[in-house]
Amino acid sequence: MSTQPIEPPVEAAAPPSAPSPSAPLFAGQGLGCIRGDRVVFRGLNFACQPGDALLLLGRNGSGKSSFLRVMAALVAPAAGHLLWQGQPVQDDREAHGLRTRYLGHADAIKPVLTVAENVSFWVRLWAPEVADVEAAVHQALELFDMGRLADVPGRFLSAGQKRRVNLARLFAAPGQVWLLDEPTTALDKASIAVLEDQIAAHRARGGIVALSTHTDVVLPGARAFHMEDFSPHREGLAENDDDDSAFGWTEG
Ligand SMILES: Nc1ncnc2c1ncn2[C@@H]1O[C@H](COP(=O)(O)OP(=O)(O)OP(=O)(O)O)[C@@H](O)[C@H]1O
Repeated sequence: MSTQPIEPPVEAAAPPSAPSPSAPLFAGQGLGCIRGDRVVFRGLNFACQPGDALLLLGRNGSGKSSFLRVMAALVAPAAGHLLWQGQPVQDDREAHGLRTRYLGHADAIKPVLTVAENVSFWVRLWAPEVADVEAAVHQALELFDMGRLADVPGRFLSAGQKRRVNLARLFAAPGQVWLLDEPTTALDKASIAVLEDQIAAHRARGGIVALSTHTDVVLPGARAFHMEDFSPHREGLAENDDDDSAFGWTEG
């Protein structure tokens, strides 16, 4: 099967060549995404200023993770532009990597490292400017009541404990944009409340968060994205979900 690029919509005009003071801090214009040989979403626009939150909703496979990975510049958009202060993110992907904190589905916990060593690894990778790594790790673990397990190897953690260690990375290695893929999975209610409080504090400091979820998360004033709204399936594939010809694909 051959694939063709998605035509950028009209609003995805070429980005300006110099930073624009009036531009949103972080934006996507006319974003389209292909995974494998399928269009997952297209025509997706977002604009974030400091303190903003995006809530990504939709059924399994609707594209929430893909959208987060596009925002993290881990997946290149098949159409449209990802912009930081009006400038294409692709012009300086290293800077984007330094400002973003992407937490995927899988907990990035190395089984042979202790809890503290796992978080330290990420602080050194993400935030080399942090001078006292040990203190930052300790403080972050305490937020999730994980300090008492600091010396326990990752392989002994429960699912919820792994998730808490994974999230502790956010607090130990500060970054302006949090991109969180179903962060509440396996968390108990108390831990979800801690996460909600920390997201609120992050936003109050001018941080941005985009979060996918299948459960209720308190995210005041968040802009909700229902991913099905950006799916090509919405435009006539309801009766034959596998008919790629309706996307404009041709069999190779
Ligand atoms: N690496 C990949 N290669 C090919 N197709 C992929 C890949 N990753 C995801 N897809 C496809 O892209 C579509 C969107 O997947 P995605 O993981 O973004 O959905 P999701 O909304 O996050 O789903 P869930 O709620 O199950 O986590 C799915 O049809 C999926 O099969």
